[in-house]
Amino acid sequence: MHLGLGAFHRAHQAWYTQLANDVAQPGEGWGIHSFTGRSPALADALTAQDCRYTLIERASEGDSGQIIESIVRASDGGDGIRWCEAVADPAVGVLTLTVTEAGYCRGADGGLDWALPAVQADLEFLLAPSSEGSRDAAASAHVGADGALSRAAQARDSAAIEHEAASSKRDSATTAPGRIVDGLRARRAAGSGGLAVVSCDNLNGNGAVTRQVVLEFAARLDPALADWIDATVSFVSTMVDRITPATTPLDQQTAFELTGLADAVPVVTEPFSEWILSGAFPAGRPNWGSVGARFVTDIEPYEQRKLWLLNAGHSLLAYRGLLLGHATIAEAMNDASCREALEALWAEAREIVPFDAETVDTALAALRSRFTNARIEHRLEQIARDGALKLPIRVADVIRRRIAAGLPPGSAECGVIASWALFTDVADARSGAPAPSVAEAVLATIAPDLTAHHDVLAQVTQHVSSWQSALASH
Ligand SMILES: NC(=O)c1ccc[n+]([C@@H]2O[C@H](COP(=O)([O-])OP(=O)(O)OC[C@H]3O[C@@H](n4cnc5c(N)ncnc54)[C@H](O)[C@@H]3O)[C@@H](O)[C@H]2O)c1
Ligand SMILES: O=P(O)(O)OC[C@@H](O)[C@@H](O)[C@H](O)[C@H](O)CO
Repeated sequence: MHLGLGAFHRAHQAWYTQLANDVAQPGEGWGIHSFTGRSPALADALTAQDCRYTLIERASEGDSGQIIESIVRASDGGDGIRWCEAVADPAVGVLTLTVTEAGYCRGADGGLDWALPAVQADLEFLLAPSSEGSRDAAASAHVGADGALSRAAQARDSAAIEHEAASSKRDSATTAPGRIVDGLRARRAAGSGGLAVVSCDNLNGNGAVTRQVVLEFAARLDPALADWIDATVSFVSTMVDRITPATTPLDQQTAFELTGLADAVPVVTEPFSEWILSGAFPAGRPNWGSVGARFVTDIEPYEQRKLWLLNAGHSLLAYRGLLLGHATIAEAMNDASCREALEALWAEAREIVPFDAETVDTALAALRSRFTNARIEHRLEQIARDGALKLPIRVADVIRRRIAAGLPPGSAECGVIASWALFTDVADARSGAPAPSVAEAVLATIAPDLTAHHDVLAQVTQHVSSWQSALASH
């Protein structure tokens, strides 16, 4: 199963599963039941074409197309009954996630943010007796195979609909932690045993993060459920990499030219891909290792390499590039000032990236070529979203590590924080508010612990001031 059916899931996890199926023995392949996160639109569009879609691999030299068939069912994540039936199905061994950084609903301390209204609303919804009743019925109906759907529908017609009418008409939890806990409650009731929850979002320690928010949510709902999850469910950490921009209408035409099949929802991605995983799979998994995925004991160095070189580089190009009037990564890479700032950022990051010089050189050479692939139109606006959640991981962590290693904080890293302040207009930065107070305000948002660090504050102030002068003279 998957939660967060979008472009990346289809270019990465579904593609690896397709490749693994292609080399599996007959009868040993896996199918994915994929759920959207927020809107049913993509599930509907995929269902209308039997869940098959075209993956367009876009190299700088040209495109190639492949039909992907590993997604066998696509559903609306807002269909709580279907969701719980699926999680409770003993045939399901893996639940992958791509729900974005914001989807984990974390607060400043890294744990679940109970101040978020959606988290509170999910708890209230799942505490309602009718919600549990309907989901247990759905789960046992599923295990009983014959007539499963009609029994689930009956349960929904009675308990769940009664609850909906009485409350907010919702049919499911809406947050990822709420949905996962809802599904696991049904799985426990069905006696289906453990499974692996596999986060594929750009967070470090994404397995541990998922585990924490899920257990915190479950403990408030039902401490015995939290104990069961803790003992039974595994939370796998992954480093995922494949640049996958949002698809444009022109890509439909390209898909048709490549395959001869009409596809309303193709996906475009780069040729490069990487998947590193760490953790247990109590209920089995596709043989992703046979097609290039790697399983390691310690994933942290791989996450750091990717987040501090690729993702931090993307954020630098996004904010600097947008402030300078660029629209895509490749356009920003054509701007000498962006290139120079990027190389400075990489020079700072490589001093603490835990790999030997040759490995880092290879990674950086690949990134230069990947970022300059002008045929991949990766919009800076897409990358710029949710900076307050991304920069602490991609940039502030590097500054902290550098300081801990006795190095200066890193001017280029501080420059990314300053450009984000101008981009989002923290503390009226663009109206010319004093640079030191803008620097204090942006650090208080991104990395409160660094506000007291004199060198960091000075560097961010200096960058804010230069941006203010540059933008004023335009
Ligand atoms: N696109 C890439 O290049 C790439 C590469 C590596 C990792 N990722 C990870 O995958 C995530 C999704 O990227 P994408 O390109 O598939 O985006 P997308 O917009 O195509 O799909 C995002 C999916 O996540 C769901 N979603 C969004 N916000 C959510 C929330 N708050 N709670 C639950 N679900 C939510 C959406 O409904 C959708 O199903 C990224 O945020 C990142 O963490 C993306
Ligand atoms: O997906 P996000 O929003 O976390 O970050 C935007 C990009 O930096 C990211 O999607 C990269 O393209 C990706 O991480 C490459 O593997």
